This record gives sequence, C-alpha cells and structure tokens, in this order.
Amino acid sequence: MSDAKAPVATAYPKRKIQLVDFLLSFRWIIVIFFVLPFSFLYYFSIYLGDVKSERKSYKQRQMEHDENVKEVVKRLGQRNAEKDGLVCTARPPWVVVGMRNVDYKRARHFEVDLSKFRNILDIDTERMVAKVEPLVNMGQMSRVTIPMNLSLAVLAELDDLTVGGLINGFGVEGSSHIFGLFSDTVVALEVVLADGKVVRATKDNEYSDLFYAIPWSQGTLGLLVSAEIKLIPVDQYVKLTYKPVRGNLKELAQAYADSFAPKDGDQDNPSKVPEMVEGMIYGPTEGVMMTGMYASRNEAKRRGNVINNYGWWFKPWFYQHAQTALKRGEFVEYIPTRDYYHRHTRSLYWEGKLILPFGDQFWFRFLLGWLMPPKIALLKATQSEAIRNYYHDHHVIQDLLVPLYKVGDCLEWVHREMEVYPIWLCPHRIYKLPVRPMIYPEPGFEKHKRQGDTEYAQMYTDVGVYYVPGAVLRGEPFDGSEKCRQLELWLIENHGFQAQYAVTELTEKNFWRMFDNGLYEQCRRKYKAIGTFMSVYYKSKKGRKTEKEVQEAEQEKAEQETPEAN
Ligand SMILES: NC(=O)C1=CN([C@@H]2O[C@H](COP(=O)(O)OP(=O)(O)OC[C@H]3O[C@@H](n4cnc5c(N)ncnc54)[C@H](OP(=O)(O)O)[C@@H]3O)[C@@H](O)[C@H]2O)C=CC1
Ligand SMILES: C=C(/C=C/[C@@H](C)[C@H]1CC[C@H]2C3=CC=C4C[C@@H](O)CC[C@]4(C)[C@H]3CC[C@]12C)C(C)C
Repeated sequence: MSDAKAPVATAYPKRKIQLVDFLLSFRWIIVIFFVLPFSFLYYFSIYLGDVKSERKSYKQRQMEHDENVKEVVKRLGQRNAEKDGLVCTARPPWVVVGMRNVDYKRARHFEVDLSKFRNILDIDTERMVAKVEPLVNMGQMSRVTIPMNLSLAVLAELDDLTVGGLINGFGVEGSSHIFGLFSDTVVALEVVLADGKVVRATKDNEYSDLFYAIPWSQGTLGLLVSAEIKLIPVDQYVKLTYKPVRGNLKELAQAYADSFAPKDGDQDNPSKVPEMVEGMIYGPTEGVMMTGMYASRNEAKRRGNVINNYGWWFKPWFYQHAQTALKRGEFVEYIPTRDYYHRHTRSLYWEGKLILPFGDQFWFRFLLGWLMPPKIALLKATQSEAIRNYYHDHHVIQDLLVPLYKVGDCLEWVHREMEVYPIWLCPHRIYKLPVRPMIYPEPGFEKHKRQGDTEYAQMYTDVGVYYVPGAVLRGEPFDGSEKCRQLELWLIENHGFQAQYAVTELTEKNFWRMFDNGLYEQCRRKYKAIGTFMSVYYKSKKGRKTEKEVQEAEQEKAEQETPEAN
C-alpha cells in the first residue's frame, strides 16, 4: 500500500505571519506595473537582436565568431593569477534562469564576457547538425528551425534557457526518453581552455575526455564558445493524447511508466513508443499522462480533429488545461509544434500562480496574457532578499533525476516530506558510456531488464517538484533547508541526481557521493583548470563565499594533486 495514505498533517503549531508573506501577497503590483512591461521590452530587444543576427549570412556570423573567440583568448591571457580572482562568465547572477544564489559572482572573480556569442552559426541539413553559440536560447532556436521542419532533438521548454547553460548544467524535455539529456545530443564542443588553447572536443577525438566531462561541470573546465547539436526532422503539429489516471502514488507511477515504456522491453520500436512524453501528478491519487506524436498539417486539419493553437496569449495555462482530462476523460488534440515545445513558458510551469495569483483567470489572460511570462531575470532583479530567502526556506524548486523503477518511491517520499503538487514527470535516458562522467546509470542495471531500460541506457525520470509545500499552505512550520538536505540524502541512497540549477545543502563529501568526480578531476588537472576556474562544488554551494575561501580550497586541491599530475 502506498505511504501516501498515511496521514500527512497532524497538529503543528501555526507559523507566524511574517513580513515576507505580505511582500509575496502584494508582489503582483510590482509584477504588473514594472516587471511585465519591462519584460515585454526586454523580450522585444532580444527579438530584434535575433532578427539582426539572422540577417547576416552564416559565413559572416562564423567570421565574427572567430574574431570573438580571439577576444576571449586575449581576455583570459590578461588574467594575472597572482592578483585576479578565478574565471567565470560575466552573466550577472540575476540574469540566469537557476535558483542558486550564484554567490561566487559576488566575491572577487575574473569575468569573461560572452555576450556576443548569441548567434546560430550554421544549420547543416545534410549532417543534421546545428552549430550554435552558447547564448543562443531555446525560443530563438525553435523560431528558426521549426519553419524548416527541424528541431533540436531535445528542446527545453523555457524560452530563456541557453545552450551554454543546458550543456554545462543539464537539460531535459519530453523527447529525452529517446535522445537522453540535452548534452547527449551534442556532437562537438568548441572550448577555450585555461591556457587559451581553443579545442574542438568530440566523442571520439583526442579531447573525448573533455567532451564527456563538460556536462554538469558548470563552466569549470573551460569556456564553451560553440556547440554542434543534433537536429531531428519534425512535423508542424504534435498530436497530443491526455490520459487521466487514478490510484495510489505507486499506481500512478506505474501508469506513467506504461505510457511510454513497452512492457516487452521493445523500447526502440517507434510504433510502440511515443515521440513526446510527460506526466503530471495533481495529487496523491490522480494524474494525467500525455503522449505526443508529430503530425502533418494535413492530418491536423482533417475533419473531426481538434486543433489547439496553444500559442495564443489568452489560452488557459497548460497544466490547468491538461488537468481537465480528469473531468472530461481521455482526449486528443493537435498543437502547433512550437506552441507545444514552449507550453510551460507562459505560466512558468505552475510557479506563475504564486507570482500572479489571478494570472490564470479568464479576464487577465485576455487583457494582459500577451505580456506573459514575466522575465525570470526581472523577477530576480526585483525580488528582495526576503523573497529570495522565502524561496529557499518555505518553497520547493527541485528536479530529482531518479531511476524509472523508483519513481513510485520518490513520489511517496515527496508526498510524505513535502506534499507539493502538481509534480512534473519527464522520462530521460542515462547512457552507459565508455567513461564515467558526473552522472551515470546504476552499475549492472542492464542485467535486471527493467521497464524502459535497454542494454545501452537506463531509463530515468526527472521528477519536478515546484511549489508551496502543504505545510506552508496550512500555515505550519516547514524547514526548507532541512528538507532539501533530506531529499539530497534520499537521492544519494537511490542513485539519483539533483539538478544543479536548484539550491543545494550538500556538503562537499556528499556532493561527490551523488556525482562522480573521477573523470571531472582528471580533466581539471589535465586541462589545467585548477587555479583558473572554480570547482563545481564551490559554484553550487549555498551561502556567500569569500575570495579567500575559494582560493584556499583551490590551493589545497592543487597541492594534493600536483605530484600526481607531474
Ligand atoms: N527544461 C530544462 O531542462 C530546464 C533546465 N534548467 C536549468 O537552468 C540552467 C540554464 O540556465 P541558463 O540561465 O541558461 O544558464 P546559466 O547562465 O545559469 O549557466 C549555468 C552554468 O553553466 C555555465 N555556463 C554557461 N554558459 C557557459 C559557457 N559558454 N562556458 C562555460 N560555462 C558556461 C555557467 O557558468 P558561470 O557560472 O561562469 O556563469 C553556469 O555555471 C541549466 O543549468 C539547467 O539545468 C532550468 C529550467 C528548465
Ligand atoms: C528544471 C525545470 C524547470 C524548472 C522551473 C520550474 C524553474 C527553473 C527556474 C525557476 C525560477 C527561477 C527564478 C524565479 C524568481 C523568483 O522570484 C520566483 C520563482 C522563479 C520564477 C522560479 C520559478 C521556477 C523556475 C522557473 C525543468 C527540467 C522542467
């Protein structure tokens, strides 16, 4: 029986109403009068930049790229190791999508400006590869490729996510059960190393160790200046089936697995496996599983088919629309491919509800829905320290990467300890590779022949837990840091991984129990990143870091490792 049936809430003392509760209740005023209008201008200026970039020929963009790479090399050469801090990109902490404080950018550091690296350098339809610069974002990518009936094999939903962030961190989407994580779809990486050397790393050239070590390394091995990424052919519509499911959490997890993973193990059979998958758990006993297949315009327009032009600003928020399947039963509709890809952008999954409580209402969607979503960068820039801390202490924003067969256990854990709904489920492969990068499948997984697994990859799931925990909604105490710590320990015990954009409480020792450091440390030494770039743990760690703290840790590591390196 599912633990979810155990009583969750007992008699706790009520949490005192604090100033931050008022700040949050009235945040919508700042959002409507400041954040939304400026977001619109911000998006518009980015759009103009994209248009300007697209008017240049690929040849010209490549020439400018070569010049800009030389600038990066020159800038790195200007760094005085004795005086200057360690190297990071010059993106300010508030611009990035993640939830971490990015405190390392508040301590002394040496910035390398990559802001000119925002161009698509080539779309090679023969090789089916897109060559792009790291600041190209997902909105820009889908706008350019979908009219060509092409897409990145894994196109993350939020428009603002950048190629550089998705490769140096992680990226996942409804197609990841076929293609793996964003970094698994990368064919080549162009990297500026600590000594200023520019290298092209691929799976099988002399830099293959670097190629495999860069994902999850958070920019601590070198500066990525371009990436070649796999393209796939797509159609103009996605035929999406919404299937309601009921039962306890274990049963919901099984229904989710059954929605995309054939029980006979025929995981690579396109007639048995949908092209797009996501699951939404709305409570401890109900959820909706969505599976999609690309479809042509002709098919979508055939008599009797329902087309949902989801891109219109007044459309209901996607998670609420999907939830209607619980009342109306299973249904099918055709969504334009680009609208489908960015379906969670307007409502920021369901986080938009807390930021603008009436943002999902009919009148708001019609009047101001076209201004949505608020730009995450502007939300961050205008959030006070109190709101930022609230998100750490009384809110959960975490993605847990767990083996598919443990999703039921994970849902029960989250229900018992956090009680956050809805929960997002997105399957993804973790490949068995010739080397062991920071994340890797469970050793020997292939012997068990579990649902979703193949000889070459274990099926995982991104369990996305975002929103206000039940205890906080009921006004009871909730210790966000402690819950985060417990969650991380649960992940370590269950061979799971935590998305690094999220806040972490891991100690360095536990960080390296969760992630594998073998290949990473080897590359840090080999490519002389130590002493030039911070370590990935220092970038992830919560709390303000002093320059001294960072330098001392790096020094200690360098001293331990120098004899070996020689
Ligand atoms: N659907 C999805 O997959 C989603 C993913 N995310 C997460 O959000 C993050 C992406 O946010 P985004 O704002 O785009 O990225 P960020 O700017 O936050 O970058 C993430 C990390 O990658 C490093 N990095 C970025 N570009 C480069 C580069 N060119 N060279 C070297 N290092 C680089 C950054 O280094 P530095 O610290 O030096 O700036 C930083 O540590 C990802 O890590 C992803 O996990 C969030 C939501 C959804
Ligand atoms: C990882 C995934 C999706 C994650 C999103 C739900 C979150 C990613 C970044 C999050 C946010 C960033 C900054 C914010 C500013 C705050 O003032 C309010 C909250 C928020 C908008 C916050 C909201 C959740 C995210 C968008 C995948 C894998 C689906």
